Parts: sequence; structure tokens; C-alpha cells
Amino acid sequence: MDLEFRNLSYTVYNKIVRGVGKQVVKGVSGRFMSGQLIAIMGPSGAGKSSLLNVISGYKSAGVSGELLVNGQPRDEQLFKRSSCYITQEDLHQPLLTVREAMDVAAKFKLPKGVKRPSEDILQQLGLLEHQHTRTDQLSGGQKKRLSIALELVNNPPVFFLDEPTSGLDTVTTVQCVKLLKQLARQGRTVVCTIHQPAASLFEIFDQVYVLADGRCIYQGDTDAMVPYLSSVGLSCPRHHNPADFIIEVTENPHNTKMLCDEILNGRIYKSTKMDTTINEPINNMQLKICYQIEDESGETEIVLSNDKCTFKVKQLNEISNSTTSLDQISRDDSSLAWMKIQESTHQYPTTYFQQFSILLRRMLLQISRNRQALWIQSIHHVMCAVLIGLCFFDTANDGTQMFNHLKMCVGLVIFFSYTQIMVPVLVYPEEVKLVKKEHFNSWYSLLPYYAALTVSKLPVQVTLNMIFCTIVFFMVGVPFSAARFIVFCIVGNTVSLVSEGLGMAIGSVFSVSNGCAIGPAAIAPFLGLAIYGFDFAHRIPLLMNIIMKTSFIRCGVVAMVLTVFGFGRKPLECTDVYCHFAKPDVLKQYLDIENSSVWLEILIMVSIMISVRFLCYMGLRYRFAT
Ligand SMILES: Nc1ncnc2c1ncn2[C@@H]1O[C@H](COP(=O)(O)OP(=O)(O)OP(=O)(O)O)[C@@H](O)[C@H]1O
Repeated sequence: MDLEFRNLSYTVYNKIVRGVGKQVVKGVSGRFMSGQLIAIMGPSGAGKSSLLNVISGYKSAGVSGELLVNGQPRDEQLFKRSSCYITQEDLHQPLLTVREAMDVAAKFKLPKGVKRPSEDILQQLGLLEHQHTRTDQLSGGQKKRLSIALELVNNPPVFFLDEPTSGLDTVTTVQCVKLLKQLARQGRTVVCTIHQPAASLFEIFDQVYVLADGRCIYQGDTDAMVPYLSSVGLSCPRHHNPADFIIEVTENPHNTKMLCDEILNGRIYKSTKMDTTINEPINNMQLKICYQIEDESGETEIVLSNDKCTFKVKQLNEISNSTTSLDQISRDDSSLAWMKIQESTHQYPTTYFQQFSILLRRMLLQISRNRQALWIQSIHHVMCAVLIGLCFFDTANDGTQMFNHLKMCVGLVIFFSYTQIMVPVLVYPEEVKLVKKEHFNSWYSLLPYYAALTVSKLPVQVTLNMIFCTIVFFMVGVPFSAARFIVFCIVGNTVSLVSEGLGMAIGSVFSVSNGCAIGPAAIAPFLGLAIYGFDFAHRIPLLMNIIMKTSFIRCGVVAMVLTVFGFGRKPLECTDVYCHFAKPDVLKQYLDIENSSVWLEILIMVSIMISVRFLCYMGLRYRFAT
């Protein structure tokens, strides 16, 4: 697939100061041909990653200009399925082996019945001997190869890689780039950003696209760069790394402007030799040859432009009849192989239900393997339950201790809230990055992911909450009745699920560092309202009263009090002369909740849980769509 972009701009907007935008890619044009390994280079902050994100479709908000595939305006959905984006960070599902990760990728990406190529790909990328190693135990280079292997499963014709060599040593870097070249030679279009490669590495690339300050200052064959720079008066010293040289010349803004003007901000392509790929581009991109010059060394420079000349290029099928080269054969085969897969599929190769089931199995497997987390959670729940139990040990029937029972109910709800809100706030931002990668690369839709995420957490969460509730219930000595015990557990679990949803919503929107602060910050108002509300409910304005009554913490506390002191609870024993609150109804009246229903409070909490989870899902959708 040949990619082209015209007058492409990308503006990022400041989320804090509204309306303030910064143009990071400034009206650039260019084209990336199939069968080529292309490097996007430039000084730090030039806009390389931004350009890659925009061309790949990874970012779409704030983008203007034309994006074409094989000369036609591209269908974003189709293009997304025919390309893959490999992020700089090698994000892999933890606690799976290489082979398991490959098999999961194959299940998502290939329709049922298609032979899974996992073993062949692992063999090809030198990972077969590590197939039983866990992904988090792989070396940097192996992780990068695994990232590529996972996307190779459905053989997409376009690969985008953001800084694939970052963090790798020199030898591994060369191996990685050679591997990318091999993929390109099989007919794919491989585009990657790279930060000042060594001279030996630079030579491996077929084409370079150099950016400075968001503008294109060179586009063309790698070999053509030095002669071209000489022709405009910027001679690269002998034995100097050309990649370093072009970045050094951008230090002078005059050079940047001159080079950008010369190359028409990417509308011109510089080439050294005349071959079929350049002379007769195998697409209908309407690239035109402006002029050809033969220099002293006998090399021919061909300058192509999109808007200066009128040369009409041939279509792929026309040329493939007349000219046949090894490159073209492999290119055709690759495209055909991909087309076969795509033709048999709709938006995703698997149904939503299949995606849900694959995701659920993967998540359950990961949860079951995460023994450390399971132990920590279990010990945490048991310890907290025993502590609360000890604080209020066997006092549930003491009429003089009524306010302590109330504190216990508040304490239980706070325990469930804080325990469940903090984990997703801290863990989810990392998970979101991985999900974004997989979702962007068309592995699965967000809906089945979200459904599987919700369901997969339930068994462990509910079991631990039940253990917690049982310990507290019996240590405190709440009179046992089946109904009271069951509703006690239901209230605990509901508060826990609302809090988890809130934590996920916060964690999916904010980064980890913000999340640390935002978690407690988000819950504090609820706590404030809950505690404030009991004493002054009748004095506060109506709106405040409504907000307070829909605080899930307050709902949880009210539901807990109604459960503990409801369900036909008899008056408490009084060891003092007079116990004002010995009758549970007196406490309920005092708290202004004598007319409340435990089921209504649970219903409000369930509604809050559904709303929060829906908001989280919509937030993720919005975030991934832009
Ligand atoms: N979301 C954003 N908000 C504000 N500025 C941004 C945003 N994204 C990118 N930028 C700015 O755009 C410019 C280009 O960023 P980009 O990451 O594309 O550069 P780069 O060439 O890839 O840099 P490096 O090689 O250092 O990774 C930088 O000045 C960066 O600060």
C-alpha cells in the first residue's frame, strides 16, 4: 500500500487554557511507498512522533489535510484494519508467555478456521526458543520483536513504529532495523521514527523524511540526501554521519527555512537512481517526475512533484503485466494475502461475543496467575476485618454503644470505598495504554473489553468481600438472621462495585501521577456530604439535599444502618439506667432515615454504578477516538 499525505497539519490544544493551540506539524506533504523502509528523522521536538501518529490515524483530533492510500482518499476504518501501530513502549499483556500472547493475538485477528501462523512467525523472528518465557521477562530486543510478531499475525501491509530502536543496544538496534527492512522487502510499507541513527544504521533505510520545527526539510532516497544537501550549499564533511549532519544544519533557522522551501515542504521527492519503483510508481498517486539530472558520478537524480508536472502514472495492474521484478511479486502477494483475510471479515474478524470470551479467558488466566496480588488482597481484607471486628468486638447488642455501631457502619463503607477506588486509580492508566494499542490495531472493540473487564473482576472481588463481611458480622456480634446477613453482604459488595467503577473512571481519564491525588480528592466530597448530611439534612438547601442523598457513600451508610438495625431487630440490651437509643427505631428517627428503604438505597447505588461505568466506557471511547 502506498501512502501519501498533502498539506498535513496537526494542532494540539491546551486542555487547561481553552482555545490555545500549538501547531506541531505544519502543512507537510509526502509519500511512503510499499516495499520501502522509511525513517522519519529530525531533532528532538521536531514533530516526528506527532507526524507518525497523524499518518497512522493514532491521533485524529486537530488534524487537517489529505491522507491518501494508493492515490485515493483513505477510508479510516479500512486503513486501520490494514495497518498496525507499534508504540515506543513495548506494552505486552503481563503474566502470559510469548506463545500464549501470540495465540491470543491470532484468535482476535484471524477468522475461525484460518490456520494460526504463530509458530512460523516466532521462528521467523527468532523467538521460538523463548515461546514459553513470560512476556515481562523478555529482553528489550525480544520485546520489540514480540511487538512486531503480534502484529504480523494477520499480515498487515503497513507498519508504523514509534522509535523502535529506543532503549536497545547497537547490535540489537541493527538487528531490529534489518528485521524491519526484511518486512518491507516482503512488500510492506514500514514507517518508523528514529532519533539520530548511526551512519551504518542510516544506510539501511530506503527512504528518509526529515522534519524540523514541524516542517519537512528533506524527503527522498537515503543515498540522495548528501548529494542534495551539497547541491544547496550544505556539504556534509567526509566521514561525518549524514544523519547527524542534517540535524546539525537545522540548528540554524535560515537553513531550515531554505531546505523547507527547496523541498516544497515535502511535495518533492529526491531520488538517486532510476528504477521501476521510482520511474513508474506502482500506484495512482499521480506523482510526477519534474526533471532528471545526471551528475558527474553518473547517478541520475529524479525529482518528483505532485503539483508541478502533468505526468500520469500507471496503475499497479497495468504495470505488473509489463514489468515484473522480485519486489513487485512479493508486494502483490502480500497485498493479496491481506485482501483475502479482509474480504472475509467485517469490522473485526471475530464477533463481539467471541472477543468477550477470548478477553474474559485471558483476564481470568492473568488474575489466577497473579498470586502475589491475590495474597495481598486476601491478607488486606482479613486483617482489616479482624481489626474492625476487634474495635467493635461483641458490642452489637449493647444499647449504650449505639453510636459506636453507627461509626462501624460508616467505617465499613469507607473501607469498601477506599479499598476499591485506589486500586484501579493506580493500575488502570497502564492498562489503558495497552488497551489503546490493541484496540487501535483492531484486535477487539471496546464494548466486549469493558464487559469482560467488569465480569472478570467479580469472582475474586465478591469472594473477598464476603469473607470480610462474615468476619466483621460475627466478631461484632450482629444478631444473625439469614436476610440480614445476605443484605449486609449485598450492601458491602454494591459499595465496593460503585467505588471500583469510580476508580476506573478516574484512572482511565487521568495519568498515574494525577490519579494518586485525584482518587482521595474525588472521594472526599462524598465523605464530607455523607457525614455532614446526617446532622443537618433538614437545614440544607434542596439541591444540596439531593446531591447529598445521591452520594453513594451516604447511600451505603444508610443501607448498612438499615440492614444492621432493621430486619426485625429487637431492642438492644441496656446496662445503664437509661439507654435512649436502645430501640433501633429511635436511632433511625434521629438519623432521619426511618422512612428510607434499604432496597431503594441499593437501587440508587446500582444506578450510580451503572452511570459511572457507562461514563468510564464513554470516556474511553472518546479518548481512543481522538
Ligand atoms: N499533547 C501535546 N500538548 C502540547 N504539546 C505537544 C503535545 N504533543 C506534542 N507536543 C509538542 O509538539 C512538539 C513535537 O512533539 P513530538 O513528540 O512529535 O516530537 P518528536 O520529534 O517526536 O520529539 P522526540 O524525538 O523528542 O520524541 C513538541 O514541542 C511537543 O512538546
